[in-house]
Amino acid sequence: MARYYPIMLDVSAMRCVVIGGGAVAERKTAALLEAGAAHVVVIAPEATEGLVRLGKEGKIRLERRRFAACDAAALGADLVIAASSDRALNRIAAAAAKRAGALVNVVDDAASGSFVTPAVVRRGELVIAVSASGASPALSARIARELKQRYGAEYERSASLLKRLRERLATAVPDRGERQRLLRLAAEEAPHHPDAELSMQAAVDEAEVDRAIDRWIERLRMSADKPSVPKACTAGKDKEADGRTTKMADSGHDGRTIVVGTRQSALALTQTGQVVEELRRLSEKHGFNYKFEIKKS
Ligand SMILES: C[C@@]1(CC(=O)O)c2cc3[nH]c(cc4nc(cc5[nH]c(cc(n2)[C@H]1CCC(=O)O)[C@@](C)(CC(=O)O)[C@@H]5CCC(=O)O)C(CC(=O)O)=C4CCC(=O)O)c(CCC(=O)O)c3CC(=O)O
Ligand SMILES: NC(=O)C1=CN([C@@H]2O[C@H](COP(=O)(O)OP(=O)(O)OC[C@H]3O[C@@H](n4cnc5c(N)ncnc54)[C@H](O)[C@@H]3O)[C@@H](O)[C@H]2O)C=CC1
Repeated sequence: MARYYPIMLDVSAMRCVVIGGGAVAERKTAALLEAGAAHVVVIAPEATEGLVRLGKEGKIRLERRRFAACDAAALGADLVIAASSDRALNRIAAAAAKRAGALVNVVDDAASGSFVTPAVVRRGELVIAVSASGASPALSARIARELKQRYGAEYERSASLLKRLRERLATAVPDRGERQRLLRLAAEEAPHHPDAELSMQAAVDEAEVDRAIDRWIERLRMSADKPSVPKACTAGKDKEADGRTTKMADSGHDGRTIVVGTRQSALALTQTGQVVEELRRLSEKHGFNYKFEIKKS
């Protein structure tokens, strides 16, 4: 079994040919379209309803015919998926397409091709791919299903927020080392980016989004530089410059309150005190300065 080198392929401009029109061909075709492939030809005498629909919608070109060994259609392709039920044909087609320089996937004999298709979880620009190198496709599928639960739809937003932050940092912070430190810190927060999330939801124009990103950068810098110094301790110094920090300095916290509920027994109260102390320590370490409130039942 091959040791595979994983890559992310831009198929948008590639000429893709899928041989076969069954359930497997349909799944591989759908994955190509999902990845933005704009030139997909499917060749098969029989095709699933799904493929016929894609043909009618103009998303693929469906050629209802048998694929002949060394078919010219595959020889001009950049990427070929041999997904017919004819094992011998798949191998011959793969060999010819490989010689002609195409990337080739063979669904019933991975070794005849040059790549295998992993199980995939898409969250916008975040793409998680799982492969067991052909050892157990069912295991790849199971792990992808688990990752789908772990990394929910909120990660799509995380990826796009981090992209914006990264673009902004490229000009705002010339030092590469510092930029990397801030980006790693920001990625740790995913999928919760407190400042960025809140400000951007309310933002009405691009300039406002940029200001939200700048506030985020400011907070990341503070956490990176002085992990043990909470924001409010320094906020008084730049009262003029930033209305938001002034508010923090005045109220002694950054406007957010964490409410901790507890019963009133001596043990519960002692433990609640310990939890609050730990939360306070951690939040200060990461540059937040929350107010804590204990609610007794
Ligand atoms: C080598 C590879 C070549 C390639 O296709 O690229 C290949 C080959 C074969 N698959 C077979 C069987 C099954 N394939 C699936 C499912 C998927 N197969 C996929 C990929 C791959 N399959 C490549 C390696 C992937 C890796 O690296 O891990 C997935 C991940 C991606 C996709 O296809 O989109 C997709 C899951 C999508 C999802 O749900 O997320 C299931 C599960 C099911 O159907 O529920 C079964 C039945 C259970 C089982 O066998 O495990 C057979 C025997 C056929 C027969 O018996 O006739 C072969 C041929 C052989 O093993 O030689
Ligand atoms: N890699 C994978 O994930 C999996 C691979 N397989 C393998 O994939 C193959 C296809 O599976 P299914 O789609 O379920 O089969 P299927 O029987 O539903 O479809 C086969 C397709 O191949 C076409 N075909 C046959 N001869 C052809 C030719 N000369 N030219 C063009 N098309 C031709 C048929 O018209 C049909 O559309 C099987 O060999 C199976 O062992 C099966 C399950 C998963």
